[in-house]
Amino acid sequence: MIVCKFGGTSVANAQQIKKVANIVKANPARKIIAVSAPGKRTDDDIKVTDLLIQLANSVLQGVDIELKLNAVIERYADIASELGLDDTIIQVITSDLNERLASDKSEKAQFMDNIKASGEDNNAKLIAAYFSSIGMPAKYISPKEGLIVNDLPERTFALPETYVNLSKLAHVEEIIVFPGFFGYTKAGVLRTFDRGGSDITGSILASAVGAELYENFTDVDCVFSANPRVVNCPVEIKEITYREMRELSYAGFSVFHDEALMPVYKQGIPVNIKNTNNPDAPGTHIVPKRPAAGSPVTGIATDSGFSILYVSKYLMNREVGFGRRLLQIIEEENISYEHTPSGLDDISVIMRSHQLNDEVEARIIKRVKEELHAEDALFRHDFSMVVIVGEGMRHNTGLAARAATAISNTGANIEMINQGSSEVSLVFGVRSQYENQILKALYEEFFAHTTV
Ligand SMILES: Nc1ncnc2c1ncn2[C@@H]1O[C@H](COP(=O)(O)OP(=O)(O)O)[C@@H](O)[C@H]1O
Ligand SMILES: N[C@@H](CC(=O)OP(=O)(O)O)C(=O)O
Repeated sequence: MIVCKFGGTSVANAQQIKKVANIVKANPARKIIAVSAPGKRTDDDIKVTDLLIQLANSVLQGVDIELKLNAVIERYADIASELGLDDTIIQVITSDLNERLASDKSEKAQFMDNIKASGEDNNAKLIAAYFSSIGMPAKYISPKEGLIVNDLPERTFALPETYVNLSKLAHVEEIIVFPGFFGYTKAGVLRTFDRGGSDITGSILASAVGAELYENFTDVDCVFSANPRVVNCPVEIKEITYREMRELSYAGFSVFHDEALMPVYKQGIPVNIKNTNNPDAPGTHIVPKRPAAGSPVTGIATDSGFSILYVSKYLMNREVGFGRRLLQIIEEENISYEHTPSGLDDISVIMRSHQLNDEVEARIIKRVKEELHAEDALFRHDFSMVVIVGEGMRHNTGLAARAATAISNTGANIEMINQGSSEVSLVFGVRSQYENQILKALYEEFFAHTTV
């Protein structure tokens, strides 16, 4: 049995959904599909999930929602009419949205999740209706059937019973169309995963039914060694290990969600990233192990949106527990951090900027100065992390020097270097304004002479 996930671009309009039907039809082993909400039809289009976020915000602000609600319904109505479906499905979708909009708003995050998740939920109903209409027996199955997630306040993750609950789907006769991106708590509260989280749903399903393969369909032929929107025609990655893929996804390869690897990794289920627009292309295989390739570097990822908390105190290195107490302050603000490079008298804590605001920063600085008696403590913003990843890197000397030289040649200053202890990745912190220039320079250094 194969579990497939079709991303937003694969289900963005009727033409794409017809391709999905053909892909599923082409292999009877494709029995379970997880689908996203309709994504961008063109580069300047708006994803349905983003339309829904705008809609929910308008409701919470008490402003008129008619235009926003119509924009969402029209996306489905256009798809349904082009697929030759009658009005019934649009009535189902409209009343579902109205019901969600009328639901309790006292918990804003819950209301937002409920509206956001309708994108996938209604698209799954529509796609199941379409499959059935063309003689492909299909069944919409709600995550209520067993995708159980944790309660707030942590990030959403599936609880172990999910895998037991959903294992029964292996015996359903029809093709299952399952909405991605969300689950329900034990108390029945809907919670969404992070953005891009339909990849996680597909992986959970693959693991639960013990699939032979998890196919993740997107709009590119494969995972490339660098973001194809920045580097022209980057080298295609044919095979990549779970570990390399996780590092690269976390560091900015938005093609596959980093948290989507854990469920399949645990069971050793191989993953194949494929293109809905070119399903015959072999795609990228994510596997437990792969033979050593020509280049020690498999991919280079970049991501912006980082801030650095810089703290200095004379003789910090002699003070037992300084680092722990600093991180405790960060923890008490419910902030997660990425790196903590340190020197004799100073330490930096690198974190994602979206967790900060003026108030939080002021509170942290005050506590660091008062409780830790730091001489200096300040936040710096607009940093990017550039991450070089490859299983072959640990057998290769001089790689860090080559990377540092390539970065310096762009004129950028390296603010931080961190070599992961697994030696599968090397991280450089730089000012965001240099991010793309640096990616191009590093790509040139490590891949320019690589042939596939
Ligand atoms: N290294 C990479 N390899 C392939 N695609 C990448 C990479 N980095 C970023 N991307 C982008 O990821 C996009 C696919 O992910 P996403 O938009 O989430 O698709 P989907 O709609 O299938 O979920 C591609 O169109 C591409 O622009
Ligand atoms: N629709 C959700 C979940 C998702 O995975 O979407 P996509 O497959 O378009 O990345 C989002 O936009 O975040």
